[in-house]
Amino acid sequence: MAGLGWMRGTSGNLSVTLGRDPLRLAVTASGLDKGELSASDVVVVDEAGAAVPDQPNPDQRPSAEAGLHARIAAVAGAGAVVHVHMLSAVVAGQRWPEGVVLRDLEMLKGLGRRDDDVMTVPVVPNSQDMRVLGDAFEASFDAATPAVIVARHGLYVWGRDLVQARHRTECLDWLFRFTLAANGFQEVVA
Ligand SMILES: CSC[C@@H](O)[C@@H](O)C(=O)COP(=O)(O)O
Ligand SMILES: [Zn+2]
Repeated sequence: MAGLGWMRGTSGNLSVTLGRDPLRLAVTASGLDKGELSASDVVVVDEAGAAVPDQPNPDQRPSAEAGLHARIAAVAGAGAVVHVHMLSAVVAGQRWPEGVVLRDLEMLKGLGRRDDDVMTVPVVPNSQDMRVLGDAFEASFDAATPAVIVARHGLYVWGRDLVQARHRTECLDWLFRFTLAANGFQEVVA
């Protein structure tokens, strides 16, 4: 995903759900180049996204967005969450702030939909407060839509595991790019 330009600079973050009772996630450490992660660049967090005691690497801080990962894991039952700064998602969210409508495309099957379905990816306002962002996500949540766009920021996608979350992220990029191009925003897909 870094190689596709979706994690430029130190942007983006990833998590895997380790347990649900109590909720525990392995989340990427903050401020790192996500294209150069090693096995020690992971922090275990609780349901609020706070690091739990006795970390293997106590110098690492969890992702600034760990609280939203935990909220998505709790509400959506996600096994893994991917956050990327994907240009097509952010431009689509800017163009359609009420939600990005994806319809009648074979690639929708990559998100567990039928090719003739209509899927609206919600757009929520950006916030630096993960509780505010989490509340906005939860208000927009639809169990059949495993993604949310954070306006002028990026995209969150989830799945049963990281591979499914990545596949869904790849399909969404194609769907956003197609939808933008079909509506005259050719430059985004150039
Ligand atoms: C280019 S900085 C972007 C960050 O502010 C944030 O949005 C992000 O995606 C990465 O934060 P991180 O704390 O490294 O997980
Ligand atoms: Zn981000």
